[in-house]
Amino acid sequence: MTTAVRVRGLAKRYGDVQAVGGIDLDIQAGEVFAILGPNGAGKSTTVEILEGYRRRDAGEVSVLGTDPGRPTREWRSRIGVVLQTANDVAEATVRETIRHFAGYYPNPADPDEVIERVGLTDKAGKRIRQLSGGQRRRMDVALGVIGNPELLFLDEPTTGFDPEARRRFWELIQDLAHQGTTIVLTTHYLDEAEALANRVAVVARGRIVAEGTPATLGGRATAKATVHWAGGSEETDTPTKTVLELSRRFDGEIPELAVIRPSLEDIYLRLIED
Ligand SMILES: Nc1ncnc2c1ncn2[C@@H]1O[C@H](COP(=O)(O)OP(=O)(O)OP(=O)(O)O)[C@@H](O)[C@H]1O
Repeated sequence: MTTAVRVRGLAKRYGDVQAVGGIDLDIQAGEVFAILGPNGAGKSTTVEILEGYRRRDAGEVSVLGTDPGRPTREWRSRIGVVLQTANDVAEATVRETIRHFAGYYPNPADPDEVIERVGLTDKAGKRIRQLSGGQRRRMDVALGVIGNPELLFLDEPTTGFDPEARRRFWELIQDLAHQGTTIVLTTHYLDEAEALANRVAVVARGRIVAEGTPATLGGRATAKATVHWAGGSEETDTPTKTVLELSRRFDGEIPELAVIRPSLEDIYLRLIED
């Protein structure tokens, strides 16, 4: 497996604020990797350093084999970026803008296909300033993928999306991942990380506090389950046994039965508290 992103001892300080305090990270080519963490944890700072938009104070960083502190044009064309804030090209239409940006890349995707994939086909002739907030965000995503990037950075990509647009966006990301695009995603939506990411890292106070698959992060897979039924509940390591006992007790169907494991959100909240 090829390593797409390799980070060792990354640090960045703004005045008195240690935004990033020693981060190590390996992201394999073809992976969807989510970076989670509370506001101010250092996610954007880390990602912007990887994108070549911010200088680091210390550490080693390699992104597609290049130090993003010394970006080249050729390297930039292999990377797609969707930033947190939309850039203002308000007077041009969606189609004009996408076509325009396609011209910057050596091997761009088909503009109309990209517009279709982000669900903006019926807005393609509209000026960008006439789009809603969520539609603007989809436009940002379109601009991030128009260059057919090998590596795509998405910083809180679905903020402001309605639920249907989020599902569409997830499908788009899954398609890109299946085609082999490496994706680095920051998000505050735990369900989004769970739906998309092969691996997640939780960042708190400038450090990685946990890393793993969404299913196993922070001991999730081995955490106790809670069995609920009409009239009671029990926390247990052996939920199957509990259900069997209850089934006997109720002589068949257990009323209001539910077996619940901690959600990724439960685990996340525990991790950032510590
Ligand atoms: N340009 C800057 N100048 C000074 N301080 C900054 C700057 N950018 C970020 N910071 C500070 O660095 C810390 C980390 O910020 P960063 O934006 O990396 O966090 P984040 O995890 O992306 O947060 P959010 O979830 O809110 O986007 C915060 O304390 C923030 O106030």
